[in-house]
Amino acid sequence: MFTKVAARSFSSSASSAYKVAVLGANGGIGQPLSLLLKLNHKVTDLALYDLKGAPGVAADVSHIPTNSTVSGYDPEGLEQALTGSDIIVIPAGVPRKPGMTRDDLFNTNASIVRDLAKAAADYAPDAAVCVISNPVNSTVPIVAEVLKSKGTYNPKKLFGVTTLDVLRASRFVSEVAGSNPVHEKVTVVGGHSGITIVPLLSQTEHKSLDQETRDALIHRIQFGGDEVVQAKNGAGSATLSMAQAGARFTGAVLDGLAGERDIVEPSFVDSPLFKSEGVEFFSSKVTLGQDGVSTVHPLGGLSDHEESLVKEAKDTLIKNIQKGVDFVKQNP
Ligand SMILES: NC(=O)C1=CN([C@@H]2O[C@H](COP(=O)(O)OP(=O)(O)OC[C@H]3O[C@@H](n4cnc5c(N)ncnc54)[C@H](O)[C@@H]3O)[C@@H](O)[C@H]2O)C=CC1
Ligand SMILES: O=C([O-])CC(=O)C(=O)O
Repeated sequence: MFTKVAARSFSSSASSAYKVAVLGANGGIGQPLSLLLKLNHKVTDLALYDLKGAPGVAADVSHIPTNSTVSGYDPEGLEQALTGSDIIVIPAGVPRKPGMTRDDLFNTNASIVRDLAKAAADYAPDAAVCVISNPVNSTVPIVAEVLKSKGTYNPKKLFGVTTLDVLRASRFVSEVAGSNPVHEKVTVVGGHSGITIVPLLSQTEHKSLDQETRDALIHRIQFGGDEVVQAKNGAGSATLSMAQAGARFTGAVLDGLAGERDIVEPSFVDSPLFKSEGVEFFSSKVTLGQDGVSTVHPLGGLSDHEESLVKEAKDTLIKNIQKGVDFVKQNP
């Protein structure tokens, strides 16, 4: 643990000084994510928590000369890590090995996320919670159920981080189109695993791809995580690209909290879009504001093919979401 200096005093207004806590900060995602958050000037207080090793990560990134203090916490410091947090980012949990699905991580990660959600409710009940730990389609409902049971659930402040699907979509589309990925904006909706990931190519300039190219591209976006898992060959899953995705999404939530306008990112949230069909959470574009989600955007026009992909995604999501809800009911 490190002595903090009064970081907030450096900032001229409260709306540009924020505490962000990273839970799982010593992991493959946690370390580079902490680095990238240290580079975000809105973050004035960075609290890094892990079962072990977070003080070392904190000491390391704390030497970067940006206007924030960094503190590292072992388990006995969880309360201190969380207290006063504006955003809690959760990449704690085990990653996949080749041959596993994200759902295979459920048995291990469900209880990790449940327990961290309990601590979040106790020590930072107003914080926005960004869940990276897989399976996101189930861990987000787990957090929601825990917060509901604690009376602190704010549906506008719970996010499943699906930004990596958006990054991959930009990159993979650009490889097919021979374009600059920086300018490729693809909305990805649904959830964060396999067929629940639905990129809306019909809303891009690439709506006229031949069917074979289109299907291969969609499949690559849906199963991009597998490419990394296989290439790492037992050493885990995406960490560096995920850190970039997590930093971008956390940055967007911060921008919204700070009152910036037109901050829009897709995220897996408590969504009105398909609730009448039993889908409690769904990823679509959301506008981020001072209180978290300010607008959940509808999907917009879909091709017939995308309609069928969304339908399949919804069927799987209903089961994934229910699994998370049941877990908390059975293992409170
Ligand atoms: N949402 C997304 O797009 C993505 C999600 N992931 C998921 O992120 C999670 C983390 O992945 P990696 O960083 O590669 O794994 P990792 O194993 O490298 O790191 C996980 C970290 O969590 C820590 N941890 C475990 N239990 C904890 C607890 N109770 N409290 C605090 N820290 C705890 C571990 O000590 C470790 O440092 C995995 O579940 C993975 O599937 C990975 C890539 C993309
Ligand atoms: O594939 C995994 O297990 C990790 C992940 O969620 C991703 O890379 O999208």
